[in-house]
Amino acid sequence: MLTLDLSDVRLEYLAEGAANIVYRILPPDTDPSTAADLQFESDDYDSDTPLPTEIPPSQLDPHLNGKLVRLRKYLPSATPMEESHRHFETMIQPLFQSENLIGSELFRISRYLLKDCNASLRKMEKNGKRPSKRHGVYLVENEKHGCLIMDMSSKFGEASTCLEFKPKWLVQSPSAPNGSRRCRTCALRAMKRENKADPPEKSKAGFCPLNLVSYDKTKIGIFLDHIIGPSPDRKALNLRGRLIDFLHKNPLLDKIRSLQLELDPEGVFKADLLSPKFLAAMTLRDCTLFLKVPTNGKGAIEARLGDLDLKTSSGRKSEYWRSLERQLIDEGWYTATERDKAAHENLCQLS
Ligand SMILES: O=P(O)(O)O[C@@H]1[C@@H](OP(=O)(O)O)[C@H](OP(=O)(O)O)[C@H](O)[C@H](OP(=O)(O)O)[C@H]1OP(=O)(O)O
Ligand SMILES: Nc1ncnc2c1ncn2[C@@H]1O[C@H](COP(=O)(O)OP(=O)(O)OP(=O)(O)O)[C@@H](O)[C@H]1O
Repeated sequence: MLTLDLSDVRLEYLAEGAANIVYRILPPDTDPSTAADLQFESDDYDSDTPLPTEIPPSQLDPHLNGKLVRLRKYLPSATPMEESHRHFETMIQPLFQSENLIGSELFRISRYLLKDCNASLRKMEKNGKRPSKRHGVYLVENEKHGCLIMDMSSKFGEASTCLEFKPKWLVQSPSAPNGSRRCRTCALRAMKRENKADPPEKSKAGFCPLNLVSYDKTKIGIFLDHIIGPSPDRKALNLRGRLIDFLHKNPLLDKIRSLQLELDPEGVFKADLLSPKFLAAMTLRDCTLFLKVPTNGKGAIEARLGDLDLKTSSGRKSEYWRSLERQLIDEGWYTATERDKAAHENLCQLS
């Protein structure tokens, strides 16, 4: 296992999901006292001596280049990083080609660094820099490990665009009723939207994952418009066109769809919710696809899956999955009969 010395780097918050926080790795700050102590004055320089502001920051260990740090939050359903990583290596990695996965390495992390990150999160909450829906949940301070993951974000000056989305349920839930007019993802979204108090949120349309695996370029285009928005200029149109061609031909999404079906053919009421197969299906229903598209119009698009975390039945997850499915069925969200009259809005590819 990698023993990373993170005492000599800074972590900069990049983004977070429900269960993890992702950080950029920066070189250590140049000590401001050094410049002050030396009392540099520009007149003292000859033309070959760089000014302090022009001195490049100290370099990162080459092993950290192009990597991010991913750390686990404290949640009842979250598993220790080491266990989650072992599950990734044994259950998930063998299912895909390595070029389609976000590489991930485990490293030992100090409690001191975790405490430091938590203090920064609290500060970010005060100054409005942390999304409000994530407030109040922090990193597990007695976690022994973090993960070093491949950075898929576009960096300044890099000629590529990065997109990410969760493909979610690429095949209908096996326990959805006959005559369903919404897939599992669209049914859950319709239900969540109805329960939201905020009107703008209500009007937000979402994507139907079945469009993504429809082999129909027009439907893939509809899907993409939800992810990248309408294409206002030629450059964006070109990107849209390239992505449609790529997604239309790419076998990765088809692979995820087949695995979701194969690993959970019976659905939450009949499956053994503790079985590794069912839990792997739930992992594949919640992973993220990252796409890196070179903006020069040439070069291959990179497609990698991330957030392939071990799902467990702890933290009352089994109850959550079953009761959610029961609610989607009983309240008519699958059949679009949730109101007195059949709803004709927010339907999906199924209807
Ligand atoms: O229940 P779903 O399908 O809404 O998925 C949950 C996700 O919601 P989403 O619809 O993707 O916005 C949810 O994502 P967000 O909180 O919306 O970022 C989590 O990924 C959750 O998994 P976990 O509790 O972190 O293990 C996900 O829960 P699981 O069902 O995968 O356990
Ligand atoms: N390899 C990566 N490269 C670039 N950005 C990343 C990478 N992995 C994660 N991110 C960013 O960090 C965010 C949160 O990461 P991640 O999906 O791992 O969190 P999570 O808590 O596991 O998500 P979920 O809410 O699905 O449980 C992502 O949505 C993405 O914006």
